[in-house]
Amino acid sequence: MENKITAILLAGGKSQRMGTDKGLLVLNGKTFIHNICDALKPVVGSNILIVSANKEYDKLGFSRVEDIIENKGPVGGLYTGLKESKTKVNLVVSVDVPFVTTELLQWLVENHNETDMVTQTKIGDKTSPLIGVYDRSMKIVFGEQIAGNKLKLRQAIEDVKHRTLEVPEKWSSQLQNINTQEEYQNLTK
Ligand SMILES: Nc1nc2c(ncn2[C@@H]2O[C@H](COP(=O)(O)OP(=O)(O)OP(=O)(O)O)[C@@H](O)[C@H]2O)c(=O)[nH]1
Repeated sequence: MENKITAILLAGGKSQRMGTDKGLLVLNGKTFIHNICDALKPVVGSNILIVSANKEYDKLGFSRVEDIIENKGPVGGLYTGLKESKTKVNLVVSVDVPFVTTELLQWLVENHNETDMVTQTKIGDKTSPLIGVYDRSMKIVFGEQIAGNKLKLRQAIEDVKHRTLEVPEKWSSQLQNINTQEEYQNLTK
């Protein structure tokens, strides 16, 4: 499996709500990005591609690439990651979900059907397109979106053959996003 999947870890963006780079926040003695890389390793080995301009992330020892086109949000990060990827199947994770586990990521990959362009997750009515599996050919769709300055990821997924997986209740807290100082302070209390 190792050589067949690339993990694309989205770690760029403005982080306006948090005010600092979310990947470098610390939880249980490890940065968010370190926690997520540890969860990814049993699934993809060392084939982790971090999409970010932050050189601090090089210390983790994985590949890092900067957005080809800046300031396009997650669609821009996905476009760069998929352009850089050498595999058809790509496991995408955002850097703001520090509780994600190998178990959930493995389940997600196993439930991806290679005839689908995207498999995303959801809990109740809320979809989480940034915890998903993307076919490399989605780079074409995202390239067109960027060219047209239409940056709505959820809409792009609706327009292609996709699958939405309901995350089992026992794992629902793993999709918790940490986006603000208040959310972060609550974790460390
Ligand atoms: N590479 C890359 N990643 C991005 C970009 N924008 C957002 N992300 C990542 O996508 C995920 C979701 O990002 P958001 O929370 O929507 O945006 P953000 O910039 O992190 O934060 P806000 O400015 O507070 O909205 C996070 O993991 C970000 O690191 C971008 O332009 N490039």
